Amino acid sequence: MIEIRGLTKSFTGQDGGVVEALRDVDLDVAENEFLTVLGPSGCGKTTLLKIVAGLITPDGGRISIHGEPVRGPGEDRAMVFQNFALLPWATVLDNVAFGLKMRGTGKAEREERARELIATVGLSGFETKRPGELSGGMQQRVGIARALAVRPRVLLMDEPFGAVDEQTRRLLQEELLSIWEESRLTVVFITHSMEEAVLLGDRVVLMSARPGQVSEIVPVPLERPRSSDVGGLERSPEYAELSAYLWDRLRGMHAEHRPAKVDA
Ligand SMILES: Nc1ncnc2c1ncn2[C@@H]1O[C@H](COP(=O)(O)OP(=O)(O)OP(=O)(O)O)[C@@H](O)[C@H]1O
Repeated sequence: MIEIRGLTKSFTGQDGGVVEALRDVDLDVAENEFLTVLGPSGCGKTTLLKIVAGLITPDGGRISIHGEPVRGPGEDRAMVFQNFALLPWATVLDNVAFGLKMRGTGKAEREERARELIATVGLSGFETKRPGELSGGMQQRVGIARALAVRPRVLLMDEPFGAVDEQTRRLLQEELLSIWEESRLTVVFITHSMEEAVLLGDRVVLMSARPGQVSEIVPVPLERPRSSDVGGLERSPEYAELSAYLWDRLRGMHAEHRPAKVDA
């Protein structure tokens, strides 16, 4: 469904130095797949996701979704950010309905859809609150509802649970799994956590240190559906083995790139 071939991207820093973020990235994402992406800090994960979102133009290579080249943001894709990126002055209802408003959906219809999704993410009763009145976990529920409101086929998530506490993270993981199990969206999910990558993903893409490349794709053999028994999965030997394997690989990458001088 998503086909990425030979993708490259460099940035010019403020000091004029060139940072090669991605080099020759090849990746296929299947329809309805839940793909998790793991890699050392700064290896280009966010850059890759933003290229899929159409927010950044690559220097070279190809990317297509359902055979259509990506030329910019599109209605088929929605993004969830780590820092929630909500409109601070708008209510929960208006934040969730925002994308639909931008697309010209009428007020009654967009509010009905927004209320439905607010209920799906467990926030009924908070429609008139503003983001500043909500906890981090609640704000991210709004972020997820907002992304889902536009009925995307592809949900792009950039470390969405990185800024919430562990218990909230667990609840959000279970909710996301159950939403995905029902809707069968295609999800590309960036994380720093080996455990989260295994718990959620059908496959884990391991990226190498900068310049980011796909180093390995690891299939996750855990059964689905997973939303109802995340705790049980965590006690399974497959989960422990796979998390340990990923850490081993990541630790190797960090060791290879331990800089002689400090590298920002
Ligand atoms: N707009 C930009 N201008 C200059 N350099 C950039 C820009 N965006 C990203 N970079 C650089 O490109 C590299 C890859 O960045 P990116 O944010 O994609 O990595 P990441 O793997 O998502 O990092 P992290 O895991 O720390 O979030 C980094 O070295 C970063 O400093």
